[in-house]
Amino acid sequence: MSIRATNVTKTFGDFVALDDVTVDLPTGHLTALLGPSGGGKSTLLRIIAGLDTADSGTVEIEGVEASHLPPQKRNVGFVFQHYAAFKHMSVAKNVAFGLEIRKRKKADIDAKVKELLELVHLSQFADRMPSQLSGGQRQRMALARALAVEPSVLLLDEPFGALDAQVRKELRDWLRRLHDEIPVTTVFVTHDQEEALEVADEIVVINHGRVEQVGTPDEVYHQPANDFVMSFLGPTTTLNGSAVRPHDIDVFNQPVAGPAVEGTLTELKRIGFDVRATIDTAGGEHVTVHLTRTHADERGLDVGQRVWIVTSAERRPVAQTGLA
Ligand SMILES: Nc1ncnc2c1ncn2[C@@H]1O[C@H](COP(=O)(O)OP(=O)(O)OP(=O)(O)O)[C@@H](O)[C@H]1O
Repeated sequence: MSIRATNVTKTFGDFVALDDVTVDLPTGHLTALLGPSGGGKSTLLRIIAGLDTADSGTVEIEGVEASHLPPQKRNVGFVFQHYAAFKHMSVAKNVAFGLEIRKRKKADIDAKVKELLELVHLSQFADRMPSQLSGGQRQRMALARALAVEPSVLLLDEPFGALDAQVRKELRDWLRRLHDEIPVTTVFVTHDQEEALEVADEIVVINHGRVEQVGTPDEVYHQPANDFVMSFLGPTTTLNGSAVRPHDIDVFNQPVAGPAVEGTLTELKRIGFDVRATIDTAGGEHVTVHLTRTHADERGLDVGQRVWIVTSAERRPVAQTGLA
């Protein structure tokens, strides 16, 4: 295991920011720390980085007990939301900085900077000043600078948080590809579910200073450990008193075999290719169902109809028509 935080507790006055947190973040993976604002994600990242100290508990990095090491001895690279570039230095000089203070040979530095700028697709901007870059380009420069000293761990705190949605999405895809190319153990903080689900190999869901679940995107989405994870990771609706994903429910306009719930289709909204149906059940629940347009058309749904709904797990063939 590359990064292991064990029984980490951190308080600010009376406030418990991290409450006995234990996580193992595997070598070579891209791990997201995901959770609502104020949950403790950044505090955990800062403790791993050595920018903050835990009240109790330990941090191990690559098998080395790091709890008392200063940040520069932990062999970690960081990138923050608002990256502080050296404004008076060119992009290439910014990337070279960490190598220069380590007194590497000029030829080695030049070769490394060239390689990194290619990797982050900024070769043509090597001589520009940071102020002449877009926000997304600046964050890529920040990543190149963090990678220059070949850290064993890369820590990213909402690295794309300050960028607009489109650039964010591009950088997210780019980070995934970059990580596939050079699989440095990477931990990034995000409060954006979609970002975590799309980019990460593994997700640590953190809320109120506690780890709610650790798992692959599929696991946390499809097998949430509790109601909090279920509702934080995606849309939910209540059926028979339990939370379910709206796209895990099917709707039929005639009775079906098995444990179906009968109700009335009260609303049918078409949003692009998605169809959102609302069904009022006899038990008084308002169940939301998400279907694709094709699926909804196949089912022949209309507002006002009697319908029968089942969750995917219980889905049975329709009694009369044999539709699955
Ligand atoms: N230096 C500090 N002094 C006092 N309270 C702090 C300090 N740093 C963090 N906190 C508190 O600890 C809690 C956790 O903060 P943290 O930044 O770790 O949350 P987060 O999950 O990263 O949220 P966000 O996404 O908003 O950054 C918050 O309630 C915050 O106000």
